[in-house]
Amino acid sequence: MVAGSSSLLRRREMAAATSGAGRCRLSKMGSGRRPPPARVRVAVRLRPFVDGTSGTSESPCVRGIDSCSLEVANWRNYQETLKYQFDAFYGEKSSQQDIYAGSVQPILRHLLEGQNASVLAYGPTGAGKTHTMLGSPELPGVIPRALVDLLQMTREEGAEGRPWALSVTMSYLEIYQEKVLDLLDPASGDLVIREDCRGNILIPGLTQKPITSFADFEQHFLPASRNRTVGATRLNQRSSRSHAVLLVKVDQRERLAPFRQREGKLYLIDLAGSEDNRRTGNQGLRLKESGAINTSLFVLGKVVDALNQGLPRVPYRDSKLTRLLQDSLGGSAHSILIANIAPERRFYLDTVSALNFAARSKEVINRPFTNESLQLHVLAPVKPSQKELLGPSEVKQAQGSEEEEIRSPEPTVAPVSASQKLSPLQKLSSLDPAMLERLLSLDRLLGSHGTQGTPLLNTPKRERMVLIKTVEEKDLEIERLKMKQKELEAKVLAQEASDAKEKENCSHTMLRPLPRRTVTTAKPLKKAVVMPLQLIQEQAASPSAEIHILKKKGQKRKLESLDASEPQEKAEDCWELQISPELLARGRQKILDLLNEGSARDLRSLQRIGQKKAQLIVGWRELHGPFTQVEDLERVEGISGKQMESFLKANILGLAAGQRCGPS
Ligand SMILES: Nc1ncnc2c1ncn2[C@@H]1O[C@H](COP(=O)(O)OP(=O)(O)OP(=O)(O)O)[C@@H](O)[C@H]1O
Repeated sequence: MVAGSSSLLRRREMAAATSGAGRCRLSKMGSGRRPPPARVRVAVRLRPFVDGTSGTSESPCVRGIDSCSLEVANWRNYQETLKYQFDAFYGEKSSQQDIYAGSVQPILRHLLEGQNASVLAYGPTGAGKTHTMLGSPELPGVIPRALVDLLQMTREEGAEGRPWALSVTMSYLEIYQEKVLDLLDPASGDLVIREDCRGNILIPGLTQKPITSFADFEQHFLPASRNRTVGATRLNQRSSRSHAVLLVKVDQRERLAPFRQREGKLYLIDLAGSEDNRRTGNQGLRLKESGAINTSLFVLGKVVDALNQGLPRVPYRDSKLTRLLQDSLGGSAHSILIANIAPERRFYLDTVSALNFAARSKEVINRPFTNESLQLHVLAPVKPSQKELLGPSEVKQAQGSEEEEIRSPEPTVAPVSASQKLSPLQKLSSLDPAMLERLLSLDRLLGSHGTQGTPLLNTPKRERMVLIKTVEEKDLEIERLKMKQKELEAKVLAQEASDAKEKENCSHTMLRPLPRRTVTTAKPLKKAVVMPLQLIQEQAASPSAEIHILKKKGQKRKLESLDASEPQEKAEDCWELQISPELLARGRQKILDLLNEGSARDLRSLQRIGQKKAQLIVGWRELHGPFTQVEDLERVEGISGKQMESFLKANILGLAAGQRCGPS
């Protein structure tokens, strides 16, 4: 298992360049140099014999040689063994801390450099992936340890007086039967995976929760973990039936010029186990799940092979798992693969196959780069009205220097809804007892090690503090809204005054009818949706209304009345809708603002926009930047010109007339 010749290496690097890494280079700010390569690091962990799966008298089929190598019996010739060498080998006596400190902790610092990192646990079912990633009550795994350290690092690096302000968010998803499901918002359905122009993989619409402490993290993570799909198989009572992906993003904003911003992503992935269904005894749903798991792991193997052979096409798109890992394998991340293996003889073939996969993976070359850009909002001048809307604490900050005024907001505690105001401890008591016990134990463990900082679980005192902070924030929010309302009322009064003036000067030109093509005339009015029509009628009654319905007689006749001799009375009344261009422009602007600033949920509140379209819009925006005009909607894949027009018609009046539909 040694590295190949230099030409093979060059081909592999070319393959890496044609994946995410090569394109990322273009986005790298301030450097024309190609990012240096970083091989995927591979560690193997051998779990001990576990009770209930095998008698301890059985001799293992795997044996460690040193801290990097191991050997397994050669099934073709029992006189020989197959030897493997990796970046690290952890034997059955190794501790959770050994694995974390030896293989995971060293890559965390890259996140603060604005680079991506990923940790993948791979291996057959029951070999210890979940144990390695999540751990047990007494033995917390990679995820809690990494989160504690990362949050500590970001607190220190982002402290007042340091050059960068840091914030951390988390997302948690699973890939179950080729569906990408948001574990923090299980109702959101199958999400799409996209790639931006820099080769970064992203999932529009995926929930991101801000976290500032481990307590924040566990508040989101624990309930979400219960949403993960697990089931009993013959080999593992709590077998993971999906690939679970925890995504932690570290955002950095420079406090002083040139106001750079960086983003580092950490993927912590607990893959579902490869399964031999002759041994798992899977049937029905379990067999179907197993098929999806094995297929995606098979594609993962093909991706690794393609990268190793320098093939021009790497089949990332052949499964959701590999598409998601595109920027981690042969892409832009510092990656560590932990291959978990079991000592029991009945695992022999799975063990050899996992070791072979691990050996192939260590040849994969990534090109991590710093994901850096300029903060867009600091380029635009700050409007006085925005200043006026600042809450008292923000005003205090703003009294400092100009830099203070435009720096990014420091992470805040996420707003708590009425239902969330229940004690987090009460919520925790309804959790999976094993999970709760894990956290409590981790808490105790860290306490006994004298770890400074926030305890892992909420205490009543902390809970009260969070509530007080939330109430304060709500009060501020109310104050801000009141001020905003006053400002809007003043604007409306000013507008009305100027309208009245204009009306006096030029009463005919103001209500110019719009061409039939763009505005509802008599016939389309019948089809008009209820909301705008109601608004139209209400507004027509008001003297300052900008929408008028004019009743025109004899504009349109019934077919049988076309005879000129027919009396005029038989002609059908025809309604003509006339809307001021200002109102129309206002509606357009509101739609545009919503398209550029609204979340997928905000967009869903628009007429004719369902979940899929909302996600497509958010995805397009993330890929191409803001919409310059409403008609750009046509450029979104899956939205036709006709759909765009009917969307415009359905929403423009409602929004222009003040229907609440803004970003929340
Ligand atoms: N290093 C270890 N020390 C002690 N027990 C372990 C170790 N690794 C795994 N185990 C135990 O082995 C069992 C199976 O482990 P685990 O659930 O982590 O496997 P898995 O690879 O995640 O399986 P699946 O793919 O089916 O989800 C569990 O009871 C776990 O506690």
